[in-house]
Amino acid sequence: MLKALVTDVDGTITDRRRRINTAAVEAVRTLVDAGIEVVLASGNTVCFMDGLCKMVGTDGTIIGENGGVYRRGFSGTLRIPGDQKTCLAAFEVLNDYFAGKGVELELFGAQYRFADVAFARTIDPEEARAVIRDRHLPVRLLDTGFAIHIQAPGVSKGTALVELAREMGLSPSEMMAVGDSENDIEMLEVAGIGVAVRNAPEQARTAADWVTGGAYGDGFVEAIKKYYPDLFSR
Ligand SMILES: O=C(O)COP(=O)(O)O
Ligand SMILES: [Mg+2]
Repeated sequence: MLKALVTDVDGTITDRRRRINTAAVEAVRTLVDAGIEVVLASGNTVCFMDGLCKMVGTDGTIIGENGGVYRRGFSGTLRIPGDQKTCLAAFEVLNDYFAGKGVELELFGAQYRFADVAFARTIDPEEARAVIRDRHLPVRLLDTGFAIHIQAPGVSKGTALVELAREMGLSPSEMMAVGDSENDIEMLEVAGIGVAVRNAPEQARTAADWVTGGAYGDGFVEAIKKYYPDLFSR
């Protein structure tokens, strides 16, 4: 049996407007009560994830900032494989570029971030990617559908999943990962089972072993029932 579930948050256990899907919360609680470890993996900040873990009912094991940070349990050591300095330097270049076009970039949660930089989707990510390419900036741009993130190369939810699995004494092959976006691709590839919910873009669906019929949180619940049938057989 898959010993752990690693799930994305926005777009996977929420709806399109980011409201949590209550059936998805119930499904997570069923897994937790059955002794399955549940890891929440998001582009969001540690403090946001901590509140979410408490209210959903997980043990506080998280991957945050798209793999820039991760931690085992609420009291575990916060690991920071990300490189915020590099991300901030790239952000300054993008900020200047878009300011020159009269667009101000709106940072998200800057004071709460340890590893990456996130900002509002008020620009075309492809245009930002072109700037990164042209200026040879050593970063990646991730569009999660909810925010745009700047990440250091070699850092992803997938790399964090591998490191976290080691800390948990598990193999990534014993884990199932569920996601909805390009920031989930690496973790879908590295997990034993990778599931994309229906609303995921083509690239993320291709990276997955299975794509749900339903979208957003409904797809998530469908995936949990498919891969943990014994827990939902009543
Ligand atoms: O923070 C975001 O941009 C989206 O977060 P997610 O990884 O939970 O979808
Ligand atoms: Mg998502």
